[in-house]
Amino acid sequence: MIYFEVLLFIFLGSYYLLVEKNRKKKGLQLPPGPLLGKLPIIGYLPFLGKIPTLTISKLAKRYGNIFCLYLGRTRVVFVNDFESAKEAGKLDVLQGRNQLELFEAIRGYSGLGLLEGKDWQEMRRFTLKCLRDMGFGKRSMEGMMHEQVCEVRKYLKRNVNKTLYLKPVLELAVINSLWAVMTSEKYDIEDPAKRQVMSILTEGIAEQNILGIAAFLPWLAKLAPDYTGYSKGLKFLGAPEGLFREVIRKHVETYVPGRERDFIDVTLTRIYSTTDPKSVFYGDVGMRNLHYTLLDLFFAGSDTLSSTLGWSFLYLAVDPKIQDKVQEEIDDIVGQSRLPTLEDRSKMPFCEATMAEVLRKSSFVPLGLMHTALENTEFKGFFLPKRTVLLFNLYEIHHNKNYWKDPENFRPQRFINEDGTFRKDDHVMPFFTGKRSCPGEMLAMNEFFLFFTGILQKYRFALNPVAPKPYLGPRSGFILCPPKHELLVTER
Ligand code: HEM
Repeated sequence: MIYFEVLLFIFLGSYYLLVEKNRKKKGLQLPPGPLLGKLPIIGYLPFLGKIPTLTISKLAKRYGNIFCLYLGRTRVVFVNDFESAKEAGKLDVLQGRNQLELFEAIRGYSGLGLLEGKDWQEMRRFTLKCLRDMGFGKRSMEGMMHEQVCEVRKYLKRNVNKTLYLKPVLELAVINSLWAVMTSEKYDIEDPAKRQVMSILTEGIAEQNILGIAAFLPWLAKLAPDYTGYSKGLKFLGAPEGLFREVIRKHVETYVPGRERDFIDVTLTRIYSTTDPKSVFYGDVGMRNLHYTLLDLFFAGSDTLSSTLGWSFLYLAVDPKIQDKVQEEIDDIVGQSRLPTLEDRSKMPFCEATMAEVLRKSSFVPLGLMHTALENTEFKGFFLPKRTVLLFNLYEIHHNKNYWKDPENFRPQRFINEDGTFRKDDHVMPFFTGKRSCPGEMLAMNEFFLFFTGILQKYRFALNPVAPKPYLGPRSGFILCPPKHELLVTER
């Protein structure tokens, strides 16, 4: 036995020396970064300021687009430019996830959003195929989305000439289209119990700081859980647990092989037929992965889309001339007698440009999700040791002055060619890019179009005349929900 241990020691030692030697031979170094970023225990955490994305952009001007600092004891590399983010998206080795202790406390590292390496590839391939087969993001979902657009319109009709905070209604409406495919369930958009779960999620998400103490100093967070946001983080992550257990339990009880009704049933078929113990679908591990993949889709699909719509109506309320142009295009192409359809989308360049501008300007997932390097690796001439965390400053990519010239202005015309057609610009990357980019992009853009045009076809939005003008600039947070400003709704 002792021989085996000695051999193992020699093997690992030689491997380490070889990697180190190669690194030195090539002269590769960690990316540069501020001295304060190397402080023991806390690293740069206390200096991130109120709006970390802005601090990070400032540091990028000083240390370059790729720079490194420690948050707590975690080494984090920030990527601030379009080209480097695009390159990182292509590399398998940079598609790991940061395994936060906060997650471990609640869910372990299961589910599409947290798995890594081969496990993640297996789960991602399966989920994408499954959703594609079920018409996810395609025309066949259009009917369900139309139904929900009509629900929102009915709600607005009952509340016309009032000021409303729209996000809670939009949340349940957008999740319903996704939920029909995933679980065959539908919620009443005014159901108080479901609204309560959603509001815990929304507030939790709004208050979660991706660069906070709960994420990077978990031992400290546990000592003062209320003060550091740890308790809120646990509450928010745990809120929808029961919801999913119940839905899966009902499916297991009523499952009939060969008669799969939705995503849950198709996954159960895969779990029941998996015999390889290393698979992410094997036995109890498979059930856990199903549970948390559902949860990831729920989290990722509800708040993002309702925020997109919330921001859209707010920007248009601030700029009525742009609202006029959007509505003129809807009237020209669709008219008033039928709902806008996905077929209309390519004929409506100004609406498309406005949607792109909403995603650029709001940048409401400002730092994307954390990635990690799965192995020691070289990236853009720098050395990234295994488990280095990477964060992509999407906010900076969307607001870089050299590229956008007037990034602070909401100006859809920047995406319109001289001949009036829509100009797609890859520098708008709200879904990130490459291998781990958002799997819900197609669904999200189709749903965004149908809700955006379907609602504006009949209603107009204006700022609440008796409330102060809302602050529309950058804030801190994992997802930047639109400010809680009530809009005045009128019928067209
Ligand atoms: C406008 C709406 C949306 C935006 C801006 C958005 C943005 C993002 C971003 C930035 C990521 C991180 C990618 C990375 O790891 O670098 C992500 C991941 C993800 N999104 Fe979305 N998303 C949206 C809508 C949706 C919808 C509707 C769904 C559900 C169908 C969804 C499901 C997911 C999932 C499951 C992941 C994790 C994927 C993985 O780890 O492999 N998203 N999204």
